[in-house]
Amino acid sequence: MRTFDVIIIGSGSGNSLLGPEYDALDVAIIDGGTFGGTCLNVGCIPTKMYVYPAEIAQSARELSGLGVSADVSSDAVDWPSIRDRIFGRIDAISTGGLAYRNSLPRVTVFQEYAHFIGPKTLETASGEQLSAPTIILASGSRVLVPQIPGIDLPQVHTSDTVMRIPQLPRRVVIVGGGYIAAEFAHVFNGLGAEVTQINRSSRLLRGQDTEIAERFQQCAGDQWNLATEWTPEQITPNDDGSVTLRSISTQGAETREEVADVVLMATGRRPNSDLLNPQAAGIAVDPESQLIRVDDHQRVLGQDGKVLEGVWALGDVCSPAQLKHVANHEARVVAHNVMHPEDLVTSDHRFIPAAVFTHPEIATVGMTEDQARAWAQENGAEITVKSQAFGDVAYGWAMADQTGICKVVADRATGKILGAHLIGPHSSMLIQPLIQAMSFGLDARQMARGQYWIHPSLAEVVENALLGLEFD
Ligand SMILES: Cc1cc2nc3c(=O)[nH]c(=O)nc-3n(C[C@H](O)[C@H](O)[C@H](O)COP(=O)(O)OP(=O)(O)OC[C@H]3O[C@@H](n4cnc5c(N)ncnc54)[C@H](O)[C@@H]3O)c2cc1C
Ligand SMILES: NC(=O)c1ccc[n+]([C@@H]2O[C@H](COP(=O)([O-])OP(=O)(O)OC[C@H]3O[C@@H](n4cnc5c(N)ncnc54)[C@H](O)[C@@H]3O)[C@@H](O)[C@H]2O)c1
Repeated sequence: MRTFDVIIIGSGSGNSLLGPEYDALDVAIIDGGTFGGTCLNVGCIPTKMYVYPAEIAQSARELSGLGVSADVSSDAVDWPSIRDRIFGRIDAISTGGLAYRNSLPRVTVFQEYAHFIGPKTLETASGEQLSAPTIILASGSRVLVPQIPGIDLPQVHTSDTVMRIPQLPRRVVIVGGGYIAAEFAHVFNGLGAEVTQINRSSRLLRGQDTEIAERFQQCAGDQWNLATEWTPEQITPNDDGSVTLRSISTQGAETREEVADVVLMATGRRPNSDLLNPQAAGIAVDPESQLIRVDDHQRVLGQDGKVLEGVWALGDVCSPAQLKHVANHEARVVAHNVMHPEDLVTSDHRFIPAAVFTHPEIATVGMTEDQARAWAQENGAEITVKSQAFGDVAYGWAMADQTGICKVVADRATGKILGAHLIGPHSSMLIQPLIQAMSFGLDARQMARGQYWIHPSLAEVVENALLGLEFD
């Protein structure tokens, strides 16, 4: 049995825990996958490195309304060079990060999976037993795909593999209606492939504010083939190297078939809690979500609901948000709390924002309008809502934007901002001052008139949304 001061399972957000305070400790980092985890290797970073050229190509196609013409066909897209630029950068960061950790005298990296065999005791895949008084679970989540016939065909991909394919496929079928499906539909469509998105329910991006989701669905249907209320049931290979995906209508009466060169299954992710054999360590796992249960300080809870001293968790393995900025925040909380048990800090999950890097971009924070109405009813409050069109502010005219809106939801009596939801160019950046206002308790009236808004920047859409709210 080898003993350490701290064992970290997972080299994604787990790897960022080790600040100078940990220099004097013997630390083991265990990761059976690619060093650096999901965001770096197969998640946020490579997807956005694909989104950026796709966004430019798609925007170029839409220039005619501005009196400029640009012909960006799929022939103009050099997929291998885009791919190699992305992974030339990312793979080097992963190998460099691993080499750096291996160079540290008090850090030991185990490149294999591990599971608990008892409280505070782990066994690696090669059979080595490890223990430590402090164990940090940062083992993330993994892709979930339906086990339909043909799912193992080489033409069928997930987000883990599709970014490394050799060429831009001519026809791509994307299954799913969440963030991953939306972003890859934009990537492949923007780069010139023929995209068909198949979704089981009637709505895309179901967690979003209804008005935003409906607008996005309209934009998606304008850009690529969109088929809602169809469930895939079989994928079969064709002689020419393509595959046929057969789907059945949600009512079960009809079938449809799509021929594709690549099928991307974007059907969700599940926490990697099961791989840890958590029962052996008495760790509580939520039976529905399969998330490891933690308290507000990221301390792991035991099956009796009490804190398991010395066991911590962060990120996708315990957090329903499945977002990197949440995993990073929780990693900072754990990094502090492990070293300062007498001064525990709390994770702040009040206003978790998210952006979907589609065309147009979407960004969201706080309550949707429907949630705010339900909240108001329960609490005897009233809300005020303003949806300000991008096309009604000066920079929106310059862009000839016809779809963007900035929607702000606030408490009518207090001016407190309850939620903000944007669709349109640069939404992921435009939302940041609204996140800031919510986080620091700045009310909508103060925010609108207590500062200058640069004219004629697109940020005026936020100012005007705030000014359009009605207060008692
Ligand atoms: C395609 C895609 C795009 C995304 N885009 C965004 C985005 O734009 N913005 C955003 O905020 N989020 C995005 N996300 C989500 C984001 O990537 C995750 O929320 C985040 O990476 C989770 O970090 P983590 O540290 O919890 O886990 P991970 O980074 O997944 O790290 C977990 C590590 O643990 C290892 N591991 C698992 N089990 C074991 C075990 N038993 N033993 C040893 N090692 C183990 C795994 O190999 C993995 O390397 C995206 C995700 C995907 C898939
Ligand atoms: N920009 C971002 O922040 C970003 C980008 C990508 C991913 N992510 C994170 O990654 C997570 C996973 O993304 P995702 O899009 O895979 O998951 P998701 O849960 O958002 O969407 C999954 C989709 O697959 C469908 N689905 C599930 N099972 C199915 C089946 N058997 N047949 C047909 N359809 C099925 C669901 O109806 C849903 O539309 C997200 O929760 C998100 O937090 C974030």
